[in-house]
Amino acid sequence: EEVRQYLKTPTFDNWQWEDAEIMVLLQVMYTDLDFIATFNIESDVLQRFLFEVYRRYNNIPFHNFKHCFCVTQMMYGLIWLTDLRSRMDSIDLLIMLTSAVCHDLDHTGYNNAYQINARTELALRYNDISPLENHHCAVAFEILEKTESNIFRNLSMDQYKRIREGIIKCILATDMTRHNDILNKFKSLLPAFDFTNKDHKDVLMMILIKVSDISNEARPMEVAEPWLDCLLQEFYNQSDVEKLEGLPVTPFMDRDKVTKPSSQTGFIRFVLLPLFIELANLFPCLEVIPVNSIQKMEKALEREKQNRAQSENGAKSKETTVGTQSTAESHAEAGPDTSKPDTQ
Ligand SMILES: Nc1nc2c(ncn2[C@@H]2O[C@@H]3COP(=O)(O)O[C@H]3[C@H]2O)c(=O)[nH]1
Ligand SMILES: [Zn+2]
Repeated sequence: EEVRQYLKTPTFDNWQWEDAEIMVLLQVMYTDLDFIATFNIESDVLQRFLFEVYRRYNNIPFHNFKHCFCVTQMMYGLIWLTDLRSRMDSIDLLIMLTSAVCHDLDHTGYNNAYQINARTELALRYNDISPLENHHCAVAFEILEKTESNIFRNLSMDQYKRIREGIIKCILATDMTRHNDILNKFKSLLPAFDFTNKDHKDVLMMILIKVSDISNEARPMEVAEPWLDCLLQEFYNQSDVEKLEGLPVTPFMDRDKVTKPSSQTGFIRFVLLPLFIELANLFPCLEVIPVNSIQKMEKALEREKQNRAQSENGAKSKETTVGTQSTAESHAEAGPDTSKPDTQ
């Protein structure tokens, strides 16, 4: 019972749990949101589904099954924290939770820029248009196509159609090249946000999965820190391969340019905080926990950065600043960069 309550909070620590336990925690989320009862999901089908999901996350530093869990758990926490159950249909909540579960399926550890530059199978298949996100989503529906792992198998055709449309929208929204577009759309709706308007709800659902996806830094420091190491490990690995293969090197992944604090402060300031702040405009209760802890984290990182800059020579600290800027811009795709896919 204690864990059940703790699971509803954004301070939950994923590092304490084995994958088998995480699978049980995911089942608890489906149960406690009443999805099992409302949508008549059989427990063996849910288990099969989660096992297939588990199998199709790769053993890579960051975009692995534990990341899937963290994103899902943050989504779950946000649903409780903002009392979303009183404002949205349970089918919308089912879409959001399941999208989070599936949102990085079969991620290979190399981002879209790499897929496109290296002309991988995925880039060819999806014509350079969000190759990864399209793939994550396609794998999700591959799993759901099998009766034994189709948690939606007892729903009507219409309900299934609505869920499929919703999941596709949510997963495709996690492509960071669309970050500014989605955030601006949300901002424009905020003054007259209407929970009964489907278009408004769609944008909110996209924002919620995006927030959950990049929310590591909204967690307590001891939970967030190791995630940053995992992310940088994956980034460095990609840039090493890019160098080896003679491909353009993604600047915010270059181990010669990026350090832990430089990567983080830019990301928090220009990507994470603005997103959280807009969401907190709609749900003022969010100001208390996540926004505060992000600000705390940012201050700590800023201090660390300054310490480093002081102890290193001037040239090195200049390099760090460059890293900060490029991180924020690349992640948020802030500039009018038309070379990046920006569709759907
Ligand atoms: N620097 C930094 N980038 C992050 C962090 N969390 C998520 N991201 C980036 O945001 C992206 C979200 O989509 P992806 O999972 O493709 O890849 C993720 C990372 O590139 C973080 O804590 N720090
Ligand atoms: Zn993700």
